[in-house]
Amino acid sequence: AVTVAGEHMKPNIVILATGGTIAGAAATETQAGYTSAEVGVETLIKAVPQLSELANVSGEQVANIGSQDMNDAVWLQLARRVNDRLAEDEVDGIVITHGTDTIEETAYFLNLVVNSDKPVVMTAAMRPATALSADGPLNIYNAVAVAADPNARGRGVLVVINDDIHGARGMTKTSTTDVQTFVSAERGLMGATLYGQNRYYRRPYRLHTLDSEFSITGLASLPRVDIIYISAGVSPDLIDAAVANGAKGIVTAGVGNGNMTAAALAALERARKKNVVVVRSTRVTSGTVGRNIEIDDDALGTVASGELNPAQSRVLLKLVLTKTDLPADVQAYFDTY
Ligand SMILES: NC(=O)C[C@H](N)C(=O)O
Repeated sequence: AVTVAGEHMKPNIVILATGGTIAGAAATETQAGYTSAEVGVETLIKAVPQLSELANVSGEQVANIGSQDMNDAVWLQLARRVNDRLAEDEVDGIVITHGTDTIEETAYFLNLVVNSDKPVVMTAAMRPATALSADGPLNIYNAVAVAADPNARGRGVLVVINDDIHGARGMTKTSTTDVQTFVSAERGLMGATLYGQNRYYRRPYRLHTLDSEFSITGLASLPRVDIIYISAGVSPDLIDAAVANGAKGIVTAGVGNGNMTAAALAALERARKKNVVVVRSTRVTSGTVGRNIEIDDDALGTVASGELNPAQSRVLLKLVLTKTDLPADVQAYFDTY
């Protein structure tokens, strides 16, 4: 093997690919319709030869799915690969390519169960790899630039997309099709990046990675948690059906400050009698859900999600349920993670 001068100095970054539009393909450069998760990790890496300026990059295909099909099994498999690869001394950081639809869920899940402070950087794209002005290649370049940066260590799982560096917690997709779709509404961006120039604005304000007490060691599955979307006149029997079908937790995407109809509240009381844990989140895109504001959480035994949206609340509740189902303890986790 020929050693290129300086190569041993460059960080070693592993790209774990899971699919998504970043690996998507269409028949032409200009059509709106496409299929996600069509191309493999080697093709993604070859599309960005400039990566060799930043790092020694290798790839591994963990899954190849549209992230709308992401599930507990792939989360557990992916988290195990991340932890195994980061345990290798020679691996300096991980980049994960993923779909945008559920990246906020996977990022937060990993943020809670990765046990390393080495950078874990997720990225994605809104346009398929074959599109005119595809956004994937630059996003991969930027993600590798952040993963290779020692200053990215200890900031929890990051999501680098469209020149922004998001913390895993609190970031969300806001546009179905715009390239600028991700927003960190309540606490702002973790940083920004421009062709390898990285700037960091803050550190995570909640426990993550090395400080997290959640672990996937020995976990074969995760408990079922269902999200119930609240609207005027929501059918309360959706809540009863979730309980009847084995949900151990329910997250409500409530109106306003986690509010809901009297009939939905009555259904949640029935769920509580069966010891199902209930977390009140909101369908509103910013702001927080606090305890005992219009709904008496103390009396009902419900938990307020704080800043976590319904999808991220579901992720946290799945992991919390591996530890406790006591509402006060669940609330403490929601106040700390
Ligand atoms: N832009 C995207 O990646 C959307 C795609 N459906 C996915 O999440 O896999």
